[in-house]
Amino acid sequence: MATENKNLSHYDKATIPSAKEFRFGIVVSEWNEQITDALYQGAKEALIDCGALESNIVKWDVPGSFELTFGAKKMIETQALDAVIAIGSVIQGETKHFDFVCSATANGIKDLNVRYDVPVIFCVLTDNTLLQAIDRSGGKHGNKGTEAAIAAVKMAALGN
Ligand SMILES: Nc1c(NC[C@H](O)[C@H](O)[C@H](O)CO)[nH]c(=O)[nH]c1=O
Ligand SMILES: CC(=O)[C@@H](O)COP(=O)(O)O
Repeated sequence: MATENKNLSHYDKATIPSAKEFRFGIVVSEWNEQITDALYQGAKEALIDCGALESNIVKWDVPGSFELTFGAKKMIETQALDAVIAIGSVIQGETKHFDFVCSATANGIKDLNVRYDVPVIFCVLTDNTLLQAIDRSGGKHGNKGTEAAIAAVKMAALGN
């Protein structure tokens, strides 16, 4: 289902485990900060709404989405976390750089999920335009940060 037909911010708390006992890491890219900060706010609010303690949410900033993989890896190795959310916003420019950043970031985060026993949630918008990014970070399509937080809670509880 395309985002256009789904509200990214909708969730039913009755179907989500309590996040009270979990520690979360959120690594946030500074590129397109207007977007990534909105995604972060959505994620943090949803984690707390699901019972997470604010003191159990660790936030680190990295320069760009390409650095999310290293930042998440360092978080996993040093912070004793139950899940990590990697937040970025990649917007198409004039060149093929968009393709390489998106592909490397998606594959890097996928690799972390294979290498470590800590789920890393892919909350990286890959948009053609700024408007598409705005629509998905608290705009008309909701907030992918909220969606990522719910995924993080469910994955942290997996197998419990
Ligand atoms: N153009 C965007 C970038 N580019 C920067 C890279 O992510 C990386 O920081 C740089 O190549 C140095 O390694 N990053 C985004 O997150 N969003 C963009 O639109
Ligand atoms: C995703 C990018 O790296 C991109 O925004 C950079 O813009 P450009 O392709 O015009 O150099």
